Amino acid sequence: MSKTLSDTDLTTALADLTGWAQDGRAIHRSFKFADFPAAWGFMTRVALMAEKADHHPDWSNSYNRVEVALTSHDAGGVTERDIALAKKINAALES
Ligand SMILES: C[C@H](O)[C@H](O)[C@H]1CNC2=NC(N)=NC(=O)C2=N1
Repeated sequence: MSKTLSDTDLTTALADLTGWAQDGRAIHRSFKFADFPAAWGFMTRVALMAEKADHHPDWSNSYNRVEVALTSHDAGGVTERDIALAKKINAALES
């Protein structure tokens, strides 16, 4: 289990992560796509990378919108694993 980030480290990490903000013990980003297939395609890519990393988002989908929250359940807050997945998710937007 990795350790939760300090407030300072989290602020520094978020400054580098387009679209993500702290939401309690998680980080959150809203995504909006052209339509449902685009949103679902994005979720499929993220699901595969999450499974590979054994680190999974808390998320929801409504038509062309996807809400994603990342937290490390085992650690009880935001860890480097969440920051790493957020970076990959942002990169998946471009693929
Ligand atoms: C058993 C399994 O490795 C754990 O439940 C993993 C799976 N995915 C996970 N995802 C997230 N976000 N937090 C976890 O603590 C976590 N734990």
